[in-house]
Amino acid sequence: MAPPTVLVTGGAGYIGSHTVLEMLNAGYNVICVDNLCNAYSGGAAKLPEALSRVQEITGKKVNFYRVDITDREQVRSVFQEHKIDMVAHFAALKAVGESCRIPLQYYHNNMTGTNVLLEAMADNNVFKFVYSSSATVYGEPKFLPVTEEHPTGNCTSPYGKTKYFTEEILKDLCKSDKRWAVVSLRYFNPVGAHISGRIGEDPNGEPNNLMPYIAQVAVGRRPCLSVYGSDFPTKDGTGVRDYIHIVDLAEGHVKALDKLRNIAETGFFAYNLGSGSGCSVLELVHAFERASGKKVNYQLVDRRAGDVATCFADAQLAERALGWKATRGIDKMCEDTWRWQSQNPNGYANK
Ligand SMILES: NC(=O)c1ccc[n+]([C@@H]2O[C@H](COP(=O)([O-])OP(=O)(O)OC[C@H]3O[C@@H](n4cnc5c(N)ncnc54)[C@H](O)[C@@H]3O)[C@@H](O)[C@H]2O)c1
Ligand SMILES: CC(=O)N[C@H]1[C@@H](OP(=O)(O)OP(=O)(O)OC[C@H]2O[C@@H](n3ccc(=O)[nH]c3=O)[C@H](O)[C@@H]2O)O[C@H](CO)[C@H](O)[C@@H]1O
Repeated sequence: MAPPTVLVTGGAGYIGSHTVLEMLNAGYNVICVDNLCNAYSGGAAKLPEALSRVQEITGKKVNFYRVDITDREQVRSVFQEHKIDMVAHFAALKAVGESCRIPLQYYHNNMTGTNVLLEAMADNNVFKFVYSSSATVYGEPKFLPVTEEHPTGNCTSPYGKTKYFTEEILKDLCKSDKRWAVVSLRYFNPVGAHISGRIGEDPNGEPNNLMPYIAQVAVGRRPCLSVYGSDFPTKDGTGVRDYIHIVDLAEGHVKALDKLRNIAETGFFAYNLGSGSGCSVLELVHAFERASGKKVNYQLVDRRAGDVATCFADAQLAERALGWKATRGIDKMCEDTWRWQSQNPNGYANK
């Protein structure tokens, strides 16, 4: 029997490219679509650089189409070209601060795009869907560790609301049509890179997130890290988060696909993908200095709007339901990030 074919949206991005690699290694066929609004295209080359390197690492073919998921005809053409069995949906805009400045672009891209995709799926009798959600749907945690039973919807940004609203749409869809089987994976803080050092996180412009910023300071691309807040009620006053290695996260997606592939059960399922432990900003800085042997200059500044003090996952449900558990710790996250950044100081731009 032919292996299932997965349509991966946003496959040229940070999480998408790492997940495509693990899907190929697990024997899935993969069709990637991406409009390259936040991925290095590598010029006229047919494949975006990240996917070209995924092919190099796995020795397996990646089918890629430059498609914008808000474009109905472009999306439909992919379903006409290939028999798709399941969809893993990563494509989105994801900068929290930017979403506060241009909310309409975020609602259009993330919500309209997802609706266009879901309609094309239904029209082609494809009902198995893995969604990239985020711990941000929980807002300011009311209890810790955060379980899937924690209330959602108290989001602090339009970006977070697009994740929450999409989950609500997916729940309604599953209620209305029992053919739908949806797994919403709520990522905590994905960081790190594939052990090869050939693919990794390569944000456009100044990084919004902590780990890529630290890495760019360590490699000399940026002079100093600003630590947002040192007066939180935490062990050292800085923000505490649940960092999860990107390869652990990617493996969690393969487990979700395996579940959808093998079960007759349908409906909406949400799982936290986190390590289950918290790490402060300064703890991560010091771990990175140990892993890289480099000094990371930083300055303590005011808090960033919308930041919560502490957030970390209870990931036991994913372990029970998916047979998945994060295994790579903070030191490994820092080692693998440093290998990628030191071998690619300017990300994919330097071949
Ligand atoms: N990185 C994180 O910390 C984090 C945490 C939780 C959830 N997520 C979610 O995971 C997903 C992937 O995140 P990432 O960190 O890999 O981001 P990314 O920006 O690296 O990847 C997203 C990809 O989607 C593409 N894209 C965006 N809009 C598109 C559109 N309309 N049509 C086609 N392609 C489009 C971009 O070009 C990019 O390659 C996103 O949905 C994000 O919200 C990320
Ligand atoms: C718990 C939560 O909702 N996590 C979401 C949130 O990540 P976070 O906002 O938690 O990720 P982040 O990497 O932007 O910040 C992590 C920690 O580092 C601090 N920091 C960050 C950058 C910097 O230059 N200096 C600094 O001090 C920041 O204050 C926080 O305490 O948004 C991400 C998208 O961007 C994802 O959706 C995450 O799932």
